[in-house]
Amino acid sequence: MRRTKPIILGIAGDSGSGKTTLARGIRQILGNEIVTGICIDDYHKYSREERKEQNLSALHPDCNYLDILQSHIAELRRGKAILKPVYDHSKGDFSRFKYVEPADFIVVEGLLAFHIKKLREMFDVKIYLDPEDFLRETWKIQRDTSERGYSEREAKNTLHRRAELSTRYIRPQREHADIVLNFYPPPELPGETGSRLNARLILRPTIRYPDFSQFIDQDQEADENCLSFTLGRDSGTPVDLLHIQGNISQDTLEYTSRLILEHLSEAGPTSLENIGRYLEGKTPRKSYPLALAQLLVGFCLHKLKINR
Ligand SMILES: Nc1ncnc2c1ncn2[C@@H]1O[C@H](COP(=O)(O)OP(=O)(O)OP(=O)(O)O)[C@@H](O)[C@H]1O
Ligand SMILES: O=C(CO)[C@H](O)[C@H](O)COP(=O)(O)O
Repeated sequence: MRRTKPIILGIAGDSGSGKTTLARGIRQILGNEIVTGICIDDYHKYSREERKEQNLSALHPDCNYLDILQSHIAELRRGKAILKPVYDHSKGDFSRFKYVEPADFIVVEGLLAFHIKKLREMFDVKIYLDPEDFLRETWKIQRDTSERGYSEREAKNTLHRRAELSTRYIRPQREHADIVLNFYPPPELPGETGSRLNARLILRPTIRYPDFSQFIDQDQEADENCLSFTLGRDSGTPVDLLHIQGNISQDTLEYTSRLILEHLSEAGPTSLENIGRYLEGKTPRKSYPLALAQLLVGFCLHKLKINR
């Protein structure tokens, strides 16, 4: 049994919004061996077949064992191991339970991560993924057809069928987030869906952030910088907006990564291979803005840990 409390990150957002992709890079930045990852899809109540037969959707809270998830996260927080269910998307059914041990960091990601108050309250940092709708739809269709055995028509129908539940249960969770991460195409590339997307982190004043401004190169003009800060409002609340440019060069990313990674050296990553990695269908690609967003979140979690 562990004695020190872990730092727990919660990531919520609609299907295909990039939760698993974001979490994968963050885990690698912190060091996979000191992070326990939990995907909430594992807590579905029904197999794909059962949901189809009974006309149910995985998006509905009643179709997920959120109470068991909450007690599992509480156990991990207390330093105890859990026996976690496993949902296998490649077959749409459950596999053997998995013995999962606590670690310094716990990353919990899924459709309904912020739905239950008691679960929300356990997260030290809450991120809501909010890419532009057309990006999420493109990403979901690509992913469902290449990895989950759906036809394009089925994937499109699912998006259509789920719209109402998404409005009712998924989107309201945005309000509970500390950080909202939004990917969007730059004005000069309106059809962009991949590596050259801009990213914006809305930083709500609900947690203490480390000083991100130290990674902004003061010698550069604002529009040449890969990172910049502005003040803004989100649902009427004053917020800091951290902008990441989609056209970051490899040199700039490497320079900024080094600055950030110097802080993480103790727990430092063994390899940066998965940072900024995503799939376009089955093809592996790298997004520098995604990498930078992952590094900034990793830095934030690391600071919370050492200042605890
Ligand atoms: N920032 C990004 N840029 C480009 N593609 C991305 C980005 N983030 C995710 N993707 C791609 O979008 C698809 C969906 O991403 P991912 O599986 O991470 O979403 P998710 O929110 O975990 O979905 P689900 O809840 O349905 O499991 C994947 O193919 C992934 O590679
Ligand atoms: O919205 C989803 C989150 O990934 C999935 O549709 C849900 O998990 C069910 O999985 P599958 O469609 O593979 O049966």
